[in-house]
Amino acid sequence: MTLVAGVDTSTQSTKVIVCDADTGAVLREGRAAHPDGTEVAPEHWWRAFQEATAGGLLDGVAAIGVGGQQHGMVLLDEAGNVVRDALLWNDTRSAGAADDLVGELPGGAAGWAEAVGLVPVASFTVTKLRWVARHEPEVAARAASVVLPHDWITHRLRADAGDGPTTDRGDASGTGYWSPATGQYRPDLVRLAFGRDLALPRVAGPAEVVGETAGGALLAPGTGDNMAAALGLGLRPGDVVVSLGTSGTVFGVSAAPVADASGTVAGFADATGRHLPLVCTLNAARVLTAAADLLGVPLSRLDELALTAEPGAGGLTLLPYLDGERTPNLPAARGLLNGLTRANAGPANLARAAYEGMLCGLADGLDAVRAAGVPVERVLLIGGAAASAAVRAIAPALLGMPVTVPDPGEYVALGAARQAAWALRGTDEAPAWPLAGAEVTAAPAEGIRKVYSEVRDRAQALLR
Ligand SMILES: Nc1ncnc2c1ncn2[C@@H]1O[C@H](COP(=O)(O)OP(=O)(O)O)[C@@H](O)[C@H]1O
Ligand SMILES: O=C(CO)[C@@H](O)[C@H](O)COP(=O)(O)O
Repeated sequence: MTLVAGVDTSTQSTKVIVCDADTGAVLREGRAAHPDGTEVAPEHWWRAFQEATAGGLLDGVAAIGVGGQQHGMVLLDEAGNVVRDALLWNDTRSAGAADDLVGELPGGAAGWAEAVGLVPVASFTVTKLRWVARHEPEVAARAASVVLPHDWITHRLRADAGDGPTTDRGDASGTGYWSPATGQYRPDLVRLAFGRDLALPRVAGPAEVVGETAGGALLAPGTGDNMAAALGLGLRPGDVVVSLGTSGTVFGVSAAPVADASGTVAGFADATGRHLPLVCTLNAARVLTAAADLLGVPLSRLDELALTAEPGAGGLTLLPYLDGERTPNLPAARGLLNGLTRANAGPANLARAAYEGMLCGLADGLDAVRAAGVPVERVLLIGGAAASAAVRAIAPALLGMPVTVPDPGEYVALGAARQAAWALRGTDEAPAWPLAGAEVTAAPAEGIRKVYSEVRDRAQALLR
């Protein structure tokens, strides 16, 4: 049997799976946690990779692919050493830099959407470059190149440095200085943000072999975690994914590039040559852990509590912007609980409000993706919080349609493994791997979404 491995180096942890290259059947798994925080030394990701693969997990593996959290800025010096901790996608300090950059490009938001398929917000790499240039000039002076988390891990896995780090079109499309429409970098936008040029990783083809590990395994190009999930799920036009990890994301595939000047939908590329319009919130699974901590219960009990409450949580509405928010673009916002009375003040309603608030944000994302022209025929629910019974019960009602929950799995790592199998075989298409899952339905709950959007709109002054 030929073995391939897929790595998911995401916000909270590294997960590695080893699969049968022909069927995608998962044979071995490992994982290790990352430190908390929105700036992290990349060395921690490497240590987590080593811990996750300890004990011979990768023995006999013929090819490896790496999926990684998008947008994180890893600045390297001339020798390829990291010059500062990576600023992650959920670090909001560059919100002001984002506003400045929008104002500085002719055409503003529309100009950016046309140039690179997205409008700068704090998450995107280009805004982090501006922040470092303005706030840490001595660090900026040492930087010779900039790469993304998956580029850095992939390069670190290589036995020889070759002609330097590589990236792929999926992850490159989240930088803000690569155009999904033309497939070219925009070095002028790096200069606009950073004040000078930086070396950028070569954009490898979708199934290119970019190197070899010391153990002799071939390295696939890797990609961003959402693009890897799309590959792991074998996403087809009409499929839309709702992923509930650290971030909440909603995305589907499209043949043509998407440029949304409102900035709500980011017009990313996928890992196969298509496009992956995507909406991202900063607050998803960790809204539930925060609610569980608040109530002093484990997540399993939070689920039970939420399912004992009536839909609408007795009138409690949570705007779940605990870490600030990206969609809507409210980086300085904080969470807000509205409608508290003596009658509804109880653990069950509070628990329910957390699930409903988180899912209403994703339901808004689904509307935005649909409005961008992405057909929505089937919704697939993945990510850590898709394991929650309450999420599965409430999601179809708030998303307004049946939801397919694929069998529990690490779909980012699976997609990275599928890319590895593709690179290994050198075929035109990625190998066809089966996907199993169940559909859950619930009556639409438009009333809850209406109340949520009224609270959200009325609270704008408090949230800015
Ligand atoms: N049964 C569950 N109910 C709710 N949340 C869960 C459950 N199982 C895992 N999670 C949450 O999923 C998150 C991890 O999801 P994951 O998709 O791996 O995140 P990331 O890729 O961003 O690191 C954690 O915040 C964890 O608390
Ligand atoms: O910023 C985005 C997408 O634009 C996030 O989706 C990151 O890619 C991190 O993902 P997770 O760690 O939540 O999987």
